[in-house]
Order: sequence, then C-alpha cells, then structure tokens
Amino acid sequence: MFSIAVSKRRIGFELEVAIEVPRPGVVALFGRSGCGKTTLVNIVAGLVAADQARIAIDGVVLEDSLLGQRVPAHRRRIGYVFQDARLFPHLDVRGNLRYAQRRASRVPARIGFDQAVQLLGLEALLRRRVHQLSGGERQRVALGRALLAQPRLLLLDEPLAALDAARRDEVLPYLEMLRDELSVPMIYVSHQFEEVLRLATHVVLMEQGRVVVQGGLDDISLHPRLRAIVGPESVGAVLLGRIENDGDGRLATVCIGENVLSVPMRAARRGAMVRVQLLARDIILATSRPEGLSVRNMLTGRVSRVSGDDADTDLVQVDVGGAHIMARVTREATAALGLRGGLRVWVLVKAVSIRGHAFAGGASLEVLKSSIGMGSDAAQ
Ligand SMILES: Nc1ncnc2c1ncn2[C@@H]1O[C@H](COP(=O)(O)OP(=O)(O)OP(=O)(O)O)[C@@H](O)[C@H]1O
Repeated sequence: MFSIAVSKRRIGFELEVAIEVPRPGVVALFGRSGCGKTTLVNIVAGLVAADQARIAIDGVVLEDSLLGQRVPAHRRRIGYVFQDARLFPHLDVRGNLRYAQRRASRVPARIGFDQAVQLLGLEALLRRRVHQLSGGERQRVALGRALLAQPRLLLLDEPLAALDAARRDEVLPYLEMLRDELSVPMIYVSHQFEEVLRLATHVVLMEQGRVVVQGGLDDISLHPRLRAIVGPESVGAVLLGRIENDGDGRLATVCIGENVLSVPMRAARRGAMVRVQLLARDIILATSRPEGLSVRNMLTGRVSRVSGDDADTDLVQVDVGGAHIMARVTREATAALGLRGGLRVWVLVKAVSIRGHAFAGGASLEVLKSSIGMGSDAAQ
C-alpha cells in the first residue's frame, strides 16, 4: 500500500493531490502537460520540497510534515527513470548495472543481477558502451539500473517520450513484464493514453494540479473529462475480460461478463486477462436486431446515458450486462432513433477496430481481478 498526500504552491500553480493505492501495480499519472505530474513525482522522490506532505509506502513513512519527518532523497530507496536514460557514459552496461547494485549492497536484495538482466533482455548488451546503444536499449538499461537499487517504489517519468513509435513498442513489453513479474509498485507518468492502456492498474487523471478522478481504467475511460485530454477520436470504453479461445493468434474470443467479443490479438493465451478498448467512434447502434451483417461483434444492452459531446454529436453509454460501452452518434441520429435512458439497443463493432492488450499474470492480475470482484480462480 502506498499513500501520498501533498500540497505545493508556486506562482500561478497549485498542486493538491491525495492518492491511496492498496496493492502493487502501476499507478499511471495521466494528464496534460503542465498539470503537475513531474512536480508530484519529484516530491515523492524527495527532490522537490512540498509545503505539506505525507508520503508512506508499505507502512514506511518517507515524509510527514505534521510530525516534522523527512527522509532525504538518497535514503528513500526510490528508483527513478527519466525521459533520458542518464547512464554513466564511461561505463559499459554491466558497469552501470553493477554500480546500482553496489550502492544497494546493504539492502536485502529482492531483485538479483541475473534476474534483472534476463527480465530486460540485456544479456547481449552487457559489454556495450552507452554510445553503442539505441534509445530503447538505453531505457531498458536505465530500468535495470533502477531495479538493482532494490527500490521500494519505481518512478517512471515519461520513460518512452524521447523514443519513436517503433522503439516505444520495443520497450513497452518489458515494462509489462516488470509489472507482471515483480511486486515493485510503480508510478508511471505519461500523457500517452496508449501507454496508460497497456500498463496501468490504477489511473490518476490530473488537471491543473488536482486529481479529477482516480480508479480503474474501466471507470476512468468513461469519465467526461478524459475527452479533453485524449481528444474526441480516442474516447471509448476500456473493458476487462478473459480470453476464452486464442483464435490461433488472429481473432481471440474474449469474455467480458456475459458478453463475448472477437478481438484481433497476436499473443493471446487462453485464460489470460485482457483489456479491450472500444473507441466510441467505431460503435454503431441499432434499435432493432440487425440481420445479414459482416460485423462479427454484436451485443445487446440498454442505454444508460446520453450526453452532449460537441455541437453536433452525442455520447451514448450502453450497459451491456454490467459492462459499459460508449458510442458517438450524431445528434440527428439520437433524435431519429429516439435514444434515451432505458431503451434497448444493439451494439455493433467491427473486430478490426478493437484493440486488446493481455495482462500476463502476476501482481497486476491480482490487482485487476480484485478491482472487478473476481475470485483468484477466475483466470484458471
Ligand atoms: N522549477 C519550477 N519552478 C517554477 N515553476 C515550475 C517549476 N517546474 C515546473 N513548474 C511549473 O509547475 C507546473 C507543473 O509543472 P510539471 O512539470 O509538474 O507538469 P507536468 O504535468 O509534469 O508537465 P509535462 O507533462 O510537460 O512534463 C507548470 O505550470 C510549470 O510551469
């Protein structure tokens, strides 16, 4: 469990944040540039002084202004990975990793050298100098170095922001693996929703120094303020399901509550938890059961909410057996179909427009299962 309650004033900016997360996993701090994400993680790391702070991780109090306690940054045992890797250029990869390991020699080692090297795929890079590494490889080494410092918390401040899309895709699976294999809690700062979608087990949506909403991604994805950050094209429901059939690495069958969806997934594994994003722009609603369509995914449910999206469109939320899907329709369509709360509708979504990301297991799986009230046998 970690809890953070901080306040800090600067000219023209005020940070006032309280976060409480019960288990390990990845807490994503998500929000527009300037909302205070970096200031917050710098306060947690002890690099910036807050006006008021109470920061505790697993019962260890790192800062409590009321009691006058403040553990200095170098004693907090917090690993920090920045946008740029900040490796020692005069050392090779092994030297960079060993340096971190030596500095943590008095702390009981939860993560060994070989384990970190293997988890991050660094075997072939150990003798390379920093200038011989790609941006993605540098970030993997920076992650390894942070882990070998045996942190009680890992802070990742936009670790992929300086990488191009191909390099980001190369590093993301390693981050997913760390989340699933280790029990080190992480705070992940990003303004890329794609990264949040893949990594977060708990999301904190921030705006102008405040928390707008925090919780599971399924709830956050429906929050009206998310639109202002991700833009209208990226608004949509994020649902949690379980892979029923891996579809030979093409179209997996995913159970979401009582519903079944066909989802394109390359690395699907039967029984694995999966997070599925259905963009509001890709959803079609019908008020009677359509026939003779090529669309593979058809669900039925009841309209739970209709809200204005912009001048010409509405966002329609549909409850499909407890899961909520959001569709964007023109206001004309809302009127023509008589869309209103309680109306039965059919929800159509082309399989190719669905994005699915598997959660392999480990700590995050437990967090996710508990957040949706599933027993521990649910993923068997
Ligand atoms: N050292 C500083 N002195 C004064 N103001 C600062 C300082 N660092 C940041 N700020 C201001 O504090 C506010 C929050 O900045 P912060 O860097 O925490 O936001 P952020 O959400 O991390 O943004 P980004 O995504 O661009 O990194 C901004 O208004 C910023 O201009």
